[in-house]
Amino acid sequence: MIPRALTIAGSDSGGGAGIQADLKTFHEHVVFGMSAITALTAQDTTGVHEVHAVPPAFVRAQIDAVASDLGVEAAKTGMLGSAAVVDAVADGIAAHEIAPLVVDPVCASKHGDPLLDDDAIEGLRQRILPLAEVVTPNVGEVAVLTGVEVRGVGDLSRAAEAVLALGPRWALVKGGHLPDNPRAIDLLTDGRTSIHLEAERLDTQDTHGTGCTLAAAIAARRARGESLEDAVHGAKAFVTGAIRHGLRLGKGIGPVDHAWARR
Ligand SMILES: Nc1ncnc2c1ncn2[C@@H]1O[C@H](COP(=O)(O)OP(=O)(O)OP(=O)(O)O)[C@@H](O)[C@H]1O
Ligand SMILES: Cc1ncc(COP(=O)(O)O)c(N)n1
Repeated sequence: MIPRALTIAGSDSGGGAGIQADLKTFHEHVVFGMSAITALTAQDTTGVHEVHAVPPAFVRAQIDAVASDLGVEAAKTGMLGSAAVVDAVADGIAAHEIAPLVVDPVCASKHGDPLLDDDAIEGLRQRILPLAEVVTPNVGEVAVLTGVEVRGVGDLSRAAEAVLALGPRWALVKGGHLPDNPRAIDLLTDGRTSIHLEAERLDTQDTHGTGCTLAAAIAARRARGESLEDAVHGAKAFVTGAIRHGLRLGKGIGPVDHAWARR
């Protein structure tokens, strides 16, 4: 049977991040993609212009529909938006025992537009992170979730420990935004095994959707039966290729190319 993966995230009308990035990434991994949309954004390469909330009960209805009928072999969460949606998603994941779960703790867009209400952070910490097999914060999200400031690669392991204390099995702390580093270095750890994932830091402005793409690729590979470590290595290679072939579209931060391997 074809592997099936679910994304629980916001819609990006610009097609580079959110649900659209996740479904494209699932498709590139030959995984059947399904979605539970948490919010609609009117968004392009220059930023998020408007957000239209989805009622929490309707978010839950989408999860219930796909989980009880089609079946979910792996899932990821992205933009959750509000505290009420965080609760609905946590309830839905627990009710259907959806696992493995990849949590991208999206707080803001690359332009700084908020994608999570301040009063939803506690729910993300207490209700979503403990359900995660792996959580994938960038350094800004680490600071929001744990208070740990990552200023260089040397701070990654302290940051990952603080994330692990919130209950996920694995933490993948992304150092892609660290300034003045010639490598894009991420740290994956479960508290026993620590793996540094390194790639060349690519000099490009077109990085819209990198975090979504990485998390979705991990979920797709888990749905295909890869181990978590293999899934993270493969996903890192996939997102690095997508950044390398970033698309010069729009006037702002262009999208990465999900179809890079086929072009
Ligand atoms: N310029 C770059 N060159 C190479 N790799 C990069 C670059 N920027 C980010 N990455 C890598 O891309 C992956 C996604 O990380 P990033 O930190 O961009 O996620 P994010 O900020 O959460 O993204 P998003 O805002 O889309 O959610 C990581 O593996 C990171 O190391
Ligand atoms: C709906 C949605 N989800 C996630 C992101 C983060 O992605 P990025 O920081 O690359 O813009 C986004 N911009 N929009």
